[in-house]
Amino acid sequence: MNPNVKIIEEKVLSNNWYVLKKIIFDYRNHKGEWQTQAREAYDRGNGATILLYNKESKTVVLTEQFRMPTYINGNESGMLIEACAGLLDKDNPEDCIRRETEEETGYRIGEVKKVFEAYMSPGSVTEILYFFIAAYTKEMKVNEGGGAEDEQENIDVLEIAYDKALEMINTGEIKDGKTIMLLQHLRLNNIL
Ligand SMILES: Nc1nc2c(ncn2[C@@H]2O[C@H](COP(=O)(O)OP(=O)(O)O[C@H]3O[C@H](CO)[C@@H](O)[C@H](O)[C@@H]3O)[C@@H](O)[C@H]2O)c(=O)[nH]1
Ligand SMILES: [Mg+2]
Repeated sequence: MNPNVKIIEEKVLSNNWYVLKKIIFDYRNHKGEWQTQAREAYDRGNGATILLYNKESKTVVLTEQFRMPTYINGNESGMLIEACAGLLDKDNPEDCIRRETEEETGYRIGEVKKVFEAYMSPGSVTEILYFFIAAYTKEMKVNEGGGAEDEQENIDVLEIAYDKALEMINTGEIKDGKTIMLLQHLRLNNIL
């Protein structure tokens, strides 16, 4: 609890797929003065993401899918290359990411390692994202991946040389925050 914050009212502006709220609150600033403020917050739950890597082949597994919000904001094709990720539903982050990895990439992974967690858009979106990495091998491939059919996900699975993926950040071919963070994490920690 923050003694400098008093929530006065929460209005639901939209409750269609996820929930958009307007929150009116009093905030005590550095001078000790109370100010009334309003902020909108979009609650789409929390999520988990994972980067699969192979030390022998020096490759990583990524996904590519159409992302409408990027399409209406400068991404010409709307296609985005991303680390595998999913919303938590009622699962804990580790169970979620195992299920999501199998569904989206087709790999049934062994040990996963949580590396950090982060708010990805703290001025407007409530979501906290849990970040994982895991080693993968060809033998772990149990299906084609592609995402849940009933959710119309249409995900392509990409296996890319790690150095090439890093280069794709520089060229702008990889433009997704969580993916950039995970790719850099592997190099910063001398994992690949
Ligand atoms: N009908 C409908 N479906 C939606 C809507 N918004 C999302 N969906 C569907 O809900 C499903 C969510 O799939 P997940 O794999 O669980 O989540 P994600 O979209 O990949 O999200 C992951 O990445 C995000 C972006 O980095 C993260 O924000 C999120 O936490 C998660 O990790 C997808 O099939 C998506 O199309 C909507 O407004 N309407
Ligand atoms: Mg997903």
